[in-house]
Amino acid sequence: MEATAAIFNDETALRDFIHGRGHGVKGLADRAVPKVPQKYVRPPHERIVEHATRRPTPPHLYDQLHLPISLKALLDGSDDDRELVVDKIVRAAEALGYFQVIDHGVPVELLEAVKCSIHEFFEQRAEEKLVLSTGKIATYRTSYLSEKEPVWDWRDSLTMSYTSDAEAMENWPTVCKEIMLEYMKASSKMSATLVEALLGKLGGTVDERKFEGLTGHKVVHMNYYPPCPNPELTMGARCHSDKSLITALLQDRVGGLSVKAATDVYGVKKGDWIDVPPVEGALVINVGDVMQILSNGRYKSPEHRVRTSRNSSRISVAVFTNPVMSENIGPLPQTITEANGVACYREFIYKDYLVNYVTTVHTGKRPLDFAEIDNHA
Ligand SMILES: O=C(O)CCC(=O)C(=O)O
Ligand SMILES: [Fe+2]
Repeated sequence: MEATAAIFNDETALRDFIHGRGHGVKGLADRAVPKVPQKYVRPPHERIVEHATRRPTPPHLYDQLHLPISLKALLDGSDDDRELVVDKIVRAAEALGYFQVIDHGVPVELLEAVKCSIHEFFEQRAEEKLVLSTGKIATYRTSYLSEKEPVWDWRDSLTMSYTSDAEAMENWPTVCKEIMLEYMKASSKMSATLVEALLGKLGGTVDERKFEGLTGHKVVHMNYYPPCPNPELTMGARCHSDKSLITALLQDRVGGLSVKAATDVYGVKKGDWIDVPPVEGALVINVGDVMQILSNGRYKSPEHRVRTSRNSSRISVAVFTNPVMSENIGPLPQTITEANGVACYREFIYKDYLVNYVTTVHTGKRPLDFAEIDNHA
């Protein structure tokens, strides 16, 4: 326990322990610290207040909010029920921008293997993770923009960018690369089908080249949230929205993710936080910022956050379907026509959005401000 006191009282020592030596917040939790260092304490207005905006889902709303949508008809492509499924997805994307899916085409055994693989990665020795802290293709970090953030998230993560099998095999960590690659590929058909269904309902057409540009960059992002002695003071993942078209998230049974209602919907008030319950075998789908922009605001990219748990560690993995860097993004022409010529977002190159996103400390929707047009000015 050489330096526990120093780690606790001195930010430089804490930074060195967490980031410099690769221990991450897991290293802190492994030392069974009785309380979190000050660097993890959120200001009162950012804490998760159990009794205020966060309400358990009333039983009569459970189905509307959380009942997983079966994608069987959509993926098999033969059933007359396809349209019914598309309608459900579109309604969910318009309402909360969050829904859960089953019959998604990814075998349950693979989902289990993925969860084991995530544990295996984070349970390695600090030195093995540390080498990835400067990685460009696979990057290990703790919190998100730790250099800039006044308060850190209680989470370690590994982000793996995919451009080719060869590059992934060379750069992704040995303990998890094969399973993660298999999972990314197994979930790709589902993600592409969901994007196609959502774009299809916006009217007009997106040709093959444009579709490839919009969906051509996959990023796999694994999260590890260790048990936390002060869940009431901390955040596992701060409030943010994803920079993707859509995100497919696999979570374990612990729970802790919640999404914020962007409007009054299904008996939930705008601004309320809705817990996303773990559903065995299901994947959580979030609409991302790019989809909100393409749809000119019709689909919602929900702000979401993760609380910490006193007793359990929690893992999750997000597969982001992102545009390629050079892609031109803006509301699709037909969505502007539908809105009587009013565009809510300007056009931009995705890379510029990304640079803004990864250099700005996340506080809710700020990355979206980058593209927003103030039509009331
Ligand atoms: O861990 C979760 O449930 C959500 C993680 C998340 O929002 C993200 O990785 O973007
Ligand atoms: Fe997210």
